[in-house]
Amino acid sequence: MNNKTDFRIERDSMGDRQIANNVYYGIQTQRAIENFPISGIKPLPTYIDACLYIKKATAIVNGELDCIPTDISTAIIQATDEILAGKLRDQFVVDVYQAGAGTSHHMNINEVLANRALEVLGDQKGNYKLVNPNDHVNYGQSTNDVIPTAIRIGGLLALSRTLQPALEQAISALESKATEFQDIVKSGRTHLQDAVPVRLGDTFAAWAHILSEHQNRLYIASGDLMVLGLGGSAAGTGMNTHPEYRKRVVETLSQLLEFPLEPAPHLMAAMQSMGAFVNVSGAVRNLAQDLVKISHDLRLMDSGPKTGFKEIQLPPVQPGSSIMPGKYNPVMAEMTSMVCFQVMGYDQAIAFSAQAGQLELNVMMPLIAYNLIHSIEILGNTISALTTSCIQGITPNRERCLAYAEGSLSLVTALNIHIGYLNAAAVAKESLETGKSLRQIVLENGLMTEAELATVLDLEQMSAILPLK
Ligand SMILES: N[C@@H](CC(=O)O)C(=O)O
Repeated sequence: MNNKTDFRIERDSMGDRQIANNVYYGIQTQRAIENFPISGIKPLPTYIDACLYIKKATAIVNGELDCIPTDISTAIIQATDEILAGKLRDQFVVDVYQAGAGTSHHMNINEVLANRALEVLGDQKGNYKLVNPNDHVNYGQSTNDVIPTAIRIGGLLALSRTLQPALEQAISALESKATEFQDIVKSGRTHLQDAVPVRLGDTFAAWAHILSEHQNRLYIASGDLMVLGLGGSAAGTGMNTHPEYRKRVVETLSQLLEFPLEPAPHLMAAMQSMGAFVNVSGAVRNLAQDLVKISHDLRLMDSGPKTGFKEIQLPPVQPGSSIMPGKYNPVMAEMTSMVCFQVMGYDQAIAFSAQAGQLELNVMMPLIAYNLIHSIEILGNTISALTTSCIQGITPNRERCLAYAEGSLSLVTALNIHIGYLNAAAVAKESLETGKSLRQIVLENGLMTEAELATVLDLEQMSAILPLK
């Protein structure tokens, strides 16, 4: 230590380094900063939270089991609480693309906690004889069991803080639009060609249902994240841990987070397989794919105002063009599609990473951690923004919807069961060629009476969803 200068000297197995006195990270983090000047992307706050909750639980349990002195465990716990409350967040500095398995990020966490714990005990940063990042903060742990656990906890936090509430909000906004638009008939379109009529309200109800199905899929997939391999240490054997540690640490973490966490039945399996993350990422990707469809539908239905469908009006949230005055673009839906494509890309990289494990470990975990948590968060934020800045403010264009429904050639489908498919096709063809209405042609050819047509060509009835009997 050198108190008279701006730096302290820290030592690791590779030698001594000067570390700026004002930083809380230490020599291993310093080396990682220099080794990985890759993206400039720092660890996600949710991922840091996940690591801190794990370190808090391990400090509690290792203190209770007398594996580390009580005053040191108390100081580490205080340090984790302070950082969880928002202090020192700028001290987590290792690039997302870093040492395999995440050892650099993990040591960054261990070092910051050790140095803050030293201060809590009235000592100075860097005096690792008293509180050591490896021997105390990391007692009985390894990157190899901490990081897969941190990805699980980070995933759960991201889901419960961001994506699940956003989905709730979107589903209820879509459901209320479904009720509001229930009496509006519009033309259905299949293959982007005129199809039988539908209700605008049902279009929104279908989207709400699609999202609620994804909500269920996510809920089921997230169950995998509750099973923790913490306690496996370096190779899934639990080496260097107290016999009671594994059970107690998961119980403690479960209490801290209020998630029903459980110890993995097989620690080596929990460390080697990235299956839980592939599963959750797959559910997130699946949601993103349907969200692309919905956002593209919103753009199509809003297209115009003069030369497109304009069946609905998305709320204008900003001027659309830098050159064309008076233009308002469907920017929220456009943004949504882009985020969804990014999520699909992240999922692909998770899939590549997940199959790249070797023997006891999969070292691609830093990429999985970032991609999974970031995917969940950006998709949650997107759904939330789409809901408040777009879905909630959508207004219908009743006249346009009705005009398309009335003009659709596919209304002729309702005649099939009365005059046969071939006759109906001839009526449709003649209508398209001559511009005469379907009704007029049917009457002229004596295919049906006016009274019959009135009941059969009833838009309300045609567009109603048949009840399930
Ligand atoms: N990932 C390291 C272990 C650790 O950082 O704890 C290794 O297996 O070499």
